[in-house]
Amino acid sequence: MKAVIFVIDGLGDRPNSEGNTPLKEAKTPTLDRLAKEGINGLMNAVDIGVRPGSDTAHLALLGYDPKINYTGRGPFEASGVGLDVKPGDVAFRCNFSTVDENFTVQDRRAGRIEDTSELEKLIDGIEIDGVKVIFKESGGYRAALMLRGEGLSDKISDADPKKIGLKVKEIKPLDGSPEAKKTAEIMNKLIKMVYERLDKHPVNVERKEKGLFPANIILPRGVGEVPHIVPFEEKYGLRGACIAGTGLIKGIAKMVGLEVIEVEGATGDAFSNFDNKAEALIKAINDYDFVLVNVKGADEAGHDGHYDVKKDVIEKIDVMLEQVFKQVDKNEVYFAISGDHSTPIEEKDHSADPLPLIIWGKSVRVDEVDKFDEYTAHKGGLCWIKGLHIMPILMDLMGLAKKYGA
Ligand SMILES: O=C(O)[C@H](O)COP(=O)(O)O
Repeated sequence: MKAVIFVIDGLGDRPNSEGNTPLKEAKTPTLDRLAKEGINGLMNAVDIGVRPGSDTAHLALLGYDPKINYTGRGPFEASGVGLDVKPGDVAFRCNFSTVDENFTVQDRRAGRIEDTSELEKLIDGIEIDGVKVIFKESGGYRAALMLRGEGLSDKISDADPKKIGLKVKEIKPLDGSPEAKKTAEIMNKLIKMVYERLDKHPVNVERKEKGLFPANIILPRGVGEVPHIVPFEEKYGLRGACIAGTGLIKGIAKMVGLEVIEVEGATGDAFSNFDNKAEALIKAINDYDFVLVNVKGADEAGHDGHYDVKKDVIEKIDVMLEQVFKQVDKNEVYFAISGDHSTPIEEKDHSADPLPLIIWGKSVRVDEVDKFDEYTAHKGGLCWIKGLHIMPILMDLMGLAKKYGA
């Protein structure tokens, strides 16, 4: 038997004034059919009441307790864009963002700029106090940054204030070590230097002329050193693969030892090529024992507060699943279908609202749920579980769980 964890990023929501959510309103005949044929429940990836990042959530969904395995988002982002993260490197997730001359944030995503390849060149390779800056753009406004050199520390704070209208935060050492002091100083110098270079770059001059937000600063966050993670195959005895559009998820996959399958047109936004992803998934189910799939667009729509876009993306994902399930044999594969966290339209950020979860496959105890949404799932046989339970449930269904006791 094989297994797939299918993650609709940012899936869940809170009711609008009419009591609806994008998922509740979306037409999802395939997801509803799978709910009807499967066992259902509610799920919080990390824990009840915990508002997870996609990083900690995906680790938990793969059965890695983030309390043990998570050292920060940075190393996953860096690995996801193909940087070779080595022990001692200190890595960050960065947003290309827009600030005014007082460093007050005007837009955290620089108007969702699409191409930052020219801007990347101005940052990659900078050296400050003998420490090398390695910088690579990721999808859209996203990027990964690594510091490589002697005497660095990840015990420092973030620069990203996480809200527009606030000033870029000064990075501070979080302990009394000389390493943390040095790393914080380097990062503060770097951020100023980057602003000087980016603000007057022709790409940004042109953006300003067109009335678009210039990408004139980077906002580092999620600092961390490389984590020590037991490889997925060693942990479960399964050869696994990952299909995802975004650097973060690819990075998590690489760090746990899942093979990343590159899919043409998989951009991680609402315009991603869902057909290609469906085909890649069908092939991956044949080639591997386990597949992690992340489809990102609903989360982006949630962050932007776009209700209809989120609903549309969910409908597109339903069509994608219809294509996949034409070729899935119930006797061969189990599916766990859910999200990683809710991204409510009203919050424009992640929340701890639980997600609907379906587990579908040959031997599940089918319950009476016949609709996939935030309101119906609790009537199912799984009740309310955590992300860390999903892999053990799948392993048991596949007949691969070790007996606990004699
Ligand atoms: O899309 C992402 O990378 C994150 O989930 C959201 O990050 P942001 O708030 O920095 O856009």
